Amino acid sequence: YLVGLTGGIASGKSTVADQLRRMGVLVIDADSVAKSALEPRQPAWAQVVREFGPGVLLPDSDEIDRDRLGAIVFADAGKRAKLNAIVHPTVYREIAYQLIYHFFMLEQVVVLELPLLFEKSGAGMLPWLTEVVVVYCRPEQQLKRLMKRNPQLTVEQAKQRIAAQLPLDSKVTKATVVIDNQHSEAHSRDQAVRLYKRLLASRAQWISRSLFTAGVAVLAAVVGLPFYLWSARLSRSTAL
Ligand SMILES: CC(C)(COP(=O)(O)OP(=O)(O)OC[C@H]1O[C@@H](n2cnc3c(N)ncnc32)[C@H](O)[C@@H]1O)[C@@H](O)C(=O)NCCC(=O)NCCS
Ligand SMILES: Nc1ncnc2c1ncn2[C@@H]1O[C@H](COP(=O)(O)OP(=O)(O)OP(=O)(O)O)[C@@H](O)[C@H]1O
Repeated sequence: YLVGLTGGIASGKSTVADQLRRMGVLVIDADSVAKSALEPRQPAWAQVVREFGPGVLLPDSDEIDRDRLGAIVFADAGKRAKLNAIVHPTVYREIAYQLIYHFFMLEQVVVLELPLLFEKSGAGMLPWLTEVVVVYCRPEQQLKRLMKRNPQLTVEQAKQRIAAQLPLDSKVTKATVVIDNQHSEAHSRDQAVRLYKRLLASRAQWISRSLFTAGVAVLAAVVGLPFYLWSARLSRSTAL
């Protein structure tokens, strides 16, 4: 079971992801994968420094100045496309490796927290998802929460970050589950608990279907094998 968890910037994806993690759900976070890809001397890091110049590094450090790079790319769609073209292939390859690993480890529910699930770069994941969860809050709340979490942003910059994604209202229309995060975090946690129960129920159904299929296969073998041996002997004796 692969569940996509998305929303708009600062709509509350990570808050809900943490609530699910605390219930024991395995969550892969695309933002963290993207962060690792930009660690010093990673191939994507080297490409970013080449593309945007050493001015995107923190003073006296090899670390990327994320605020500075963010200010550049969220103000300019062309530059953002260049950063995406560098980082996204690595991110989606790493996510694919992690998903394959968890598939072979027989992990039955994996949540993929992916901000850009409905945008061009993430849409390739959609056919693989059993559920698409969108975390929603109103646009004015989104702006307020974003500015509170990232106080270094001006209103203009915060609006640019929001505008870099599809509007949250349009994402909601494509969801199979909406988590309404307009109220308290506790209110959202209740919905996360309901989602968790829904996923467990689906998992139980998946397990019972597998057991049923295995049972039918064993029964077919038990009934079919003697019949096959009997008919094989019969055809041999007829040939003689
Ligand atoms: C520009 C960067 C350095 C800014 O870093 P910063 O620490 O300020 O933000 P952070 O990475 O925590 O992202 C916060 C949120 O911004 C939004 N966001 C990030 N990158 C993008 C993007 N390319 N396009 C639209 N929205 C984006 C997402 O909602 C994300 O959850 C960073 O966001 C980045 O490397 N972005 C490119 C990789 C990417 O697309 N990541 C998103 C998931 S694949
Ligand atoms: N129900 C809520 N009430 C008040 N504040 C909230 C609520 N839910 C989340 N927040 C706050 O809003 C901010 C954004 O939340 P969060 O980081 O979960 O969003 P996100 O969708 O993961 O953002 P991003 O796209 O930037 O990764 C955080 O500071 C968080 O503490």
